[in-house]
Amino acid sequence: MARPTALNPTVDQVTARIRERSRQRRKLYEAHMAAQHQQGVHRGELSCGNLAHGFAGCDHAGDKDRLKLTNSANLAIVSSYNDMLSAHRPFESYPEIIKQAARGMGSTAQFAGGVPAMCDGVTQGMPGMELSLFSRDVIAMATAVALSHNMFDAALYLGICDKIVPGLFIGAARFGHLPAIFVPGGPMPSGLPNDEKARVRQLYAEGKVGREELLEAESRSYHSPGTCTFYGTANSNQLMMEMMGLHLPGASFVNPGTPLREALTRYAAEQAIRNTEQSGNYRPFYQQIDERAIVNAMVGLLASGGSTNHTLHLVAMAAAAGITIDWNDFNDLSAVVPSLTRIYPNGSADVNHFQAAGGMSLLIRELLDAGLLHADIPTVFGTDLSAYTQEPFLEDGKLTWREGPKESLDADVLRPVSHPFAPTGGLVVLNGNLGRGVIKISAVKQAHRVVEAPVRIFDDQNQVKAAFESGELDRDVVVVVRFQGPKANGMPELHKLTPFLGVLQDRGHKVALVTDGRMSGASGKVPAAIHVTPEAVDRGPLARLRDGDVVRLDAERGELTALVDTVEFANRGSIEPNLERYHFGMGRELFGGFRHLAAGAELGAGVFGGFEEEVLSRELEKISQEDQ
Ligand SMILES: O=C(O)[C@H](O)[C@@H](O)[C@H](O)[C@H](O)COP(=O)(O)O
Ligand code: SF4
Repeated sequence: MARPTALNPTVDQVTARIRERSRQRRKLYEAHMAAQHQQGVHRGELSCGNLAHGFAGCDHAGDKDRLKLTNSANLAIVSSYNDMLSAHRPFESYPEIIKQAARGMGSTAQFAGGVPAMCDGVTQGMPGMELSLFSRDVIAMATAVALSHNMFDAALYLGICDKIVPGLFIGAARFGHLPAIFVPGGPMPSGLPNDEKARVRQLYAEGKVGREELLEAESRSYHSPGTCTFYGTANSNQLMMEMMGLHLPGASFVNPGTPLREALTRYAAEQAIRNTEQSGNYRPFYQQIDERAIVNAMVGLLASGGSTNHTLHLVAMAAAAGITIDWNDFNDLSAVVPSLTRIYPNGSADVNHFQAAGGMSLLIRELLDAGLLHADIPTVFGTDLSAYTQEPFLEDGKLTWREGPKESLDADVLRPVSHPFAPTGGLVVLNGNLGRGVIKISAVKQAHRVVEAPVRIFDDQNQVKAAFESGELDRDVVVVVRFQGPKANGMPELHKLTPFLGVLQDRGHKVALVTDGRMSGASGKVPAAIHVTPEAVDRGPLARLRDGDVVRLDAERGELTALVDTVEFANRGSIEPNLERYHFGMGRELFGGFRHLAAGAELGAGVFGGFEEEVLSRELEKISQEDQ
């Protein structure tokens, strides 16, 4: 792992190289968005028939009259509400709040469309999890379907969890001519502490407690509407949106069902209208989000020990906005961005504790003051990011903002740059003869960051439980679960393995996981080399491993190595298992096209390709011919 030395590129240098690397595709992206803006909102161009359809369903007389006008703004609501995700449950009431707020501004809002949302907690360890990663791109497509009515002057995106915000972001980027505000719902109040929940799970894995006790602990941990309180992918999404200026300041972690939360939702609708062209302060997504915002999101993720899933999602999100980032960017930023928070699984606190300790306003203040964030980015708030050292509050029932705390209220949860938990960030990129992968070190104790042991190979995560229960894994072991990449079976999270591997670690064994699959943002203490690419089904080196080979995972040096004779390893054939069991049932037969199209992990594992890449190659071809 790169160390914070003078040799490491600074945040500005990484930003500059991303800008240079992206120059051509970003230019094309901006041209595409400007052209979409020129075509204008259909409301002005729709033939009467189209327009009539566009508001036929509108049962509010005033709205119908305003929709005929193009000088009043019409907001699109794109929502991921459903009853399956506790985090998205609060969104049920938001559209009406937004519509009323729009009317109050002499404008309108229409529910443009819903997007699907999967709860990874419900599908964890089940076949449904194999649709999870692909659901990100389904959500992006569903966002496009909603906005393709082209009746809108701005859009509000209602989403929180894992693949939902990334999918909405990709959709928003492709409709980048529209001003966008992301509207969060906030975390549920704290319940059973996350580390106590994890302890009961390990007891259950060892057969020391029964299902009743396990369900009691889980139900006390996840107990009401709102986002789960661990710092997984969902809460990493919130932090990143705020770091990019796509949330209102301090909107991320205000609890649902509170007057402040409702006031923030209302204000988001009003602010979206203020950001439209009609308001004279046109602030479209594509002029707001460039490499600086993307780097801000990376810095925030690294400083907070955020979800490893974003080494996939952020790559796909950036690509949708014409920006190319890679894992070396994460690795170099991680070398110069200190770890400033300890939120489960990186500690025992949860996001409510983080909020109470100073929350986003203090984290952003610390990173801005240290020159680790780009302050000069346009935000949905109408300011640059420096305004995000403020926090929202109600004064006589009216929403306003004030400067947040300048000192942490709990140094066990949130610290200043001058006294970080660690001098580097929470992620490390791994290289070696098994390919490239990532590991979240912020959740792994120092003593467990280097593991060298014989491998025990599985082609299916459910085989690990049986091996654990037979006692076969009760030793130093590197558990390899392969054929879990996007082309194999949709790249599921293998978080269900955590209790078993955690028990082995607690028994004093050296244990690690190596997989071309994913882990949850909530996965923690066991060192896991994940997203290994090229994936096994693509004849990646994992397919040439054999039981008993010794593998060394060294998170300190950023290495993942099979200690096998080079020539022998190169001459081995690749295992080619029958993966059909993954391709039918629970709708997986509908995603064969996605498995076929999926890019590699370091390219974001998406199915859309490089967006402008195709046009870019033709353009570059034309340029080179003209030069000849
Ligand atoms: O990336 C993530 O953060 C996870 O996908 C998370 O959203 C998922 O729901 C976890 O599985 C929940 O954690 P538990 O399974 O430990 O409850
Ligand atoms: S954080 Fe995970 S478990 Fe909680 S609601 Fe979101 S997807 Fe479901």
